[in-house]
Amino acid sequence: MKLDKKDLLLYAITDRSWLNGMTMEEQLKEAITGGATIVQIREKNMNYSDFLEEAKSLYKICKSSNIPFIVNDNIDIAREINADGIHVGQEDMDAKDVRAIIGDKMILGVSASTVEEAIKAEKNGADYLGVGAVFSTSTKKDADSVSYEELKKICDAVSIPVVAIGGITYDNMDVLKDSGICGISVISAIFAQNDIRKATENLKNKSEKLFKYHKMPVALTIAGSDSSGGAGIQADIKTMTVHGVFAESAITALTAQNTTGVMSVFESSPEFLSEQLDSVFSDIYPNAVKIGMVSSCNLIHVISEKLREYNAKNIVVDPVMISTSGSRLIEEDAIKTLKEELFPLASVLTPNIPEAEVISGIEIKSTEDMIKASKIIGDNFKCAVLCKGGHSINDANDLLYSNGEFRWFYGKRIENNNTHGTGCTLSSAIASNLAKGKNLEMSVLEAKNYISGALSYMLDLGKGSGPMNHAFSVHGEYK
Ligand SMILES: Nc1ncnc2c1ncn2[C@@H]1O[C@H](COP(=O)(O)OP(=O)(O)O)[C@@H](O)[C@H]1O
Ligand SMILES: Cc1ncc(COP(=O)(O)O)c(N)n1
Ligand SMILES: [Mg+2]
Repeated sequence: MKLDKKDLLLYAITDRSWLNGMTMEEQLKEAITGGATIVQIREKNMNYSDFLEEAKSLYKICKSSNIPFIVNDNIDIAREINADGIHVGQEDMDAKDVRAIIGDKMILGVSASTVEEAIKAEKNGADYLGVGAVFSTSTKKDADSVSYEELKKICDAVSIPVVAIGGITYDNMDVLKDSGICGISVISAIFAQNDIRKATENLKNKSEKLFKYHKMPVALTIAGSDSSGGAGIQADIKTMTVHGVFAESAITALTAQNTTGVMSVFESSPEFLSEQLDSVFSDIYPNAVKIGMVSSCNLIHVISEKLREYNAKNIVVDPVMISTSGSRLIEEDAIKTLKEELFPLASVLTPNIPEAEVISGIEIKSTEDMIKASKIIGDNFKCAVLCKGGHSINDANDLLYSNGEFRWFYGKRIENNNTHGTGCTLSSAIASNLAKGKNLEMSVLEAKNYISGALSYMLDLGKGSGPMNHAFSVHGEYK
């Protein structure tokens, strides 16, 4: 079963301590009629066969109402009844091991109370996170407490949905409104109430008002448009979108271009580029910025001025000079301005080998030369450098030079001549990952995996060096 964000609006977790004369089944039916959107069975002190019986019987009720049914902790029970999902805490089994056992189909929920735990859980294959305790709770007294700021940071750092948990009541839930959560998870706010149905209805109505709006990380691309859609702004927007990042754009130039070459370029005026940047930064502030084709000095002035004015963060500069098809995309004197004004603002620069030669002033014929050139560039401009190996003769290995250290990102060369837009796509993937709060190394590592996946799809369009399938991971069914 695939989890939808909306399923997490009101997450009911069972607890026998509140039975109050009713059976668990009766209580659950009331909660579902009241509007619970997902249910978890949580039994801490029950023997296997009783747990199994109860799980079977509660699952039946959820199934008949089409509500996802999750089993807490007990992977054997979850598998035996073929539940919709399993939820594990930090003290329980490692999420990675659970995912390996349950396979891709079953929903995996993981508890987290820090950004690090949250990022790790997402990486290990969690479908959603339960983050808490956001208030002090009577159910789990030893739970780590999570401040509103930490909750917000977690929601920003991951792209899987988050539900808040711990001590949430009808009266205190309002303060969670803008944290980025998709809903709330409760036990006593439902099951300890005299009128379970009414209490659930009230929580559901309020959740619908508070959590129907969602935030997401934002990245801005400042680049040229490629009419053929494989590189430039178009590649950037596709890449950011499939990374779960909202893409904004400021266009430096329109190109009439296809897989065989660039027919003509119509540059944006500096004034108009400036207006685009003002519009973007003053409203939806980006968490990361990617800069691609910028062909002239005046446009570079505008960009560096605006990036400083708005204190832009996580700036990925792809020093685009010549397209894969061989067309020049920057004026000669603009290279000097690029070095003087943009490179010092970059968090990371992503030259390919020919670009690294121009910037460093040395020839690159070997991996040793890549190391030398990256060091010259990084030390000169005081930024990290990713020297891409797409143009090398051997494998497609990229070298990161950051904070005085080198790290290789290895990639098998894929026998595919359709590499139009690889540079644009890689830098946008890095910017997307930075926008999500990942560190530079992780951002590069995941971007490298993404570009290898997009190339491996072996899309074949156009008469020249064609584009990649940016959405290979989304549209796998068309493979
Ligand atoms: N044939 C290939 N197989 C695997 N990876 C590739 C291939 N060509 C390019 N890449 C990767 O694509 C990214 C873009 O690299 P490159 O082609 O060197 O940049 P640019 O597009 O700016 O010229 C790098 O991560 C590089 O290693
Ligand atoms: C508008 C525009 N920007 C950049 C590139 C570079 O393409 P590549 O990523 O293949 O180097 C391009 N061909 N067109
Ligand atoms: Mg390329």
